[in-house]
Amino acid sequence: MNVHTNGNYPIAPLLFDSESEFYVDEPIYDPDIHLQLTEPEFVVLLDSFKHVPKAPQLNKSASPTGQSQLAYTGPFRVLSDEGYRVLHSILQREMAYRISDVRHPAKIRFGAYRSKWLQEFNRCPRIAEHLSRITGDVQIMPTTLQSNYSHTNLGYAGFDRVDQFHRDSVPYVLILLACDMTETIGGELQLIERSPDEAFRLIEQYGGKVPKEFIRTIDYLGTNSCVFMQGSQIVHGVTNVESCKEPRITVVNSYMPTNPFVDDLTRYDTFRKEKTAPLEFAMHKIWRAGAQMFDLGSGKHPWPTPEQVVERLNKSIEELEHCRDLLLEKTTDRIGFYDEKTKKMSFFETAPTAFKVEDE
Ligand SMILES: O=C(O)CCC(=O)C(=O)O
Ligand SMILES: [Fe+2]
Repeated sequence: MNVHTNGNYPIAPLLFDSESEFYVDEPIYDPDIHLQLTEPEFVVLLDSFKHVPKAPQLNKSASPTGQSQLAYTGPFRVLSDEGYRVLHSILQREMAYRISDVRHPAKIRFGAYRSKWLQEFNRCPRIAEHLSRITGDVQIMPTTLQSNYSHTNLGYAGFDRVDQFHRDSVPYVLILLACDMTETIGGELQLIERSPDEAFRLIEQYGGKVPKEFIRTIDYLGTNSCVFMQGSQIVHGVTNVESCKEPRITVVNSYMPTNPFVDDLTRYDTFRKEKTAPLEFAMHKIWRAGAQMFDLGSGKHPWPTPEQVVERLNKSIEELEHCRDLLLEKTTDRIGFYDEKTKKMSFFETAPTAFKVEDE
């Protein structure tokens, strides 16, 4: 029985939170007006971190486990000037919702519980198509974790690292630079072009101060430019802002493969202290198990043996059992991050707290 990718299975529905204020005074998301999709000038492949003008266009994932060949892209654009203007005005409003946690001194999450525009921007099929073409081998769709829609990192001068060294808890991310960094010192997005194990070994060996020769600094083209990366496969972090004219702001939209049979790289542990996590993560696993069963139930594979049918059924059952055990904390999928203050790997043990304005 061939494994089918599943572009047809519907995306999980949007969630609404009665405790969140939902703002209705926003422009309506219009991809004809708000998008201006351009191509990156180069992409970097996971295979030896080779730079190529374009990822080879393959008809299936380059990796047997279903991950893409793509490590990260050069800078390109997703939003038009008008789209950026709308995003920027939403972000101004969202500043009232800044929070902090052990990994980030300042960030904004849950924006898509307050904004229709952010919902549509994250779920826009034109963007997902564009990014899928850039990978050359994997079809992607928005993450099921709505709290991750347009996760926003904020970097203020004099604070700790904007983000500690980590691997992402979602498979793919689109990162958009939503500020002017021309007069900023620091706040660099740094990747370690090594396997994740090797990268964390280097980070521990050097206490977080990894020598330049191992680091690749991502050069955003400027305000409103983006990079797309398989952040689950590459260890990366953002240095502290030493000085700046305006805070560093990056908006991160998350994606996952449409193929529900690919190894699942979406993590529960990172989000488990947030009130949205149990339902969002269950919806994620329900989506995967559902899409897997939909494939078997589609009638496209005559005639599997009983063992083949049971193998497929077991895959969906295991997916749900794993979800149950994660939610009950009988097991964990934690990956953690390197905390430069304590000089060791650290995990999310507490919920985020409100950002203290006097810290700014
Ligand atoms: O802010 C950036 O440049 C990268 C952020 C990041 O790695 C993340 O939010 O996971
Ligand atoms: Fe990241």
